[in-house]
Amino acid sequence: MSLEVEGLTIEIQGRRVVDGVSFTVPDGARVGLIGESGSGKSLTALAVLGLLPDGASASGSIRWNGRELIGLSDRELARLRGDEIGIVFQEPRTALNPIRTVGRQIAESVRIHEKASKRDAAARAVAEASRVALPDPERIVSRYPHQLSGGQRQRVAIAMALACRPRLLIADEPTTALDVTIQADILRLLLTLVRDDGMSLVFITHDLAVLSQIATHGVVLEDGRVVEDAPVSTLLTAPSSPVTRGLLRDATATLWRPGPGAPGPVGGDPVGGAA
Ligand SMILES: Nc1ncnc2c1ncn2[C@@H]1O[C@H](COP(=O)(O)OP(=O)(O)OP(=O)(O)O)[C@@H](O)[C@H]1O
Repeated sequence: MSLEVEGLTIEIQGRRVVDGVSFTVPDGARVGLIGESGSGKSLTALAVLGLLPDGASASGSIRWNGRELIGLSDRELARLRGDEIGIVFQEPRTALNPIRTVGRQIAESVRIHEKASKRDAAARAVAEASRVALPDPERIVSRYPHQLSGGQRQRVAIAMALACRPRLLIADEPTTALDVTIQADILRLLLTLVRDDGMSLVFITHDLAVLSQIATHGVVLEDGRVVEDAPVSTLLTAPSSPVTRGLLRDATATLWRPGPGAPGPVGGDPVGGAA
């Protein structure tokens, strides 16, 4: 199942904020959307999900598995999000309901996708919590979001996004709000889950070092336009645009803690040994 974005243009109140963006995510590929703040990364991802803010309009083409998504009804888009496309946002706190246990929230994601009984869904919630390596999954499911650490909350959000076993995961700066030491753990978890399931990934970041650890291909945006579209190894070693060269200078090579099987710093093997 591939994602093909062609000439995507997004206007908000007459202002063109995404301008003719095209890129492809082949089945099972891991593609990064990268650029400075305001370059149009999030809006591009939201357009794929049918979640553009009020007052925004999209034109061009977004094909998922050959099916045109622009113009689909809200109902069809909601079904697609529950069944085929998962999303993880930057701030897990906003993705989680503060007054529901995390187990119940994961169970609800299971039930959106499968017609499981409440009891089966509760059991699946424990399995899903274990899949994202939450400690003591049997007990953690009865906790509330505020009782978890930021990294644990993001693991819950990932469990919810993946409960429907999507074929495409869109992750919008999923590690940016976390402590640096936790960022690497969450990236490794995502990479492992995506690879194990053979999912396609669209990963949004402003950090080329982060991108190099999880994606094999990068689409560089500036002011709503694609300025470079290349394998990550090319972006790291022979960037062709000034924007990419700037991102390379800013890349936080120090993010990575050395250790057995740990991914290397910028310039190393793009996927490292992060499984
Ligand atoms: N709801 C909105 N109303 C008006 N303008 C918006 C809205 N959302 C985004 N924009 C504008 O659209 C442009 C692209 O925004 P977008 O959020 O896609 O950028 P981004 O690359 O994801 O940035 P960031 O890394 O800061 O999230 C920006 O100029 C932004 O100000």
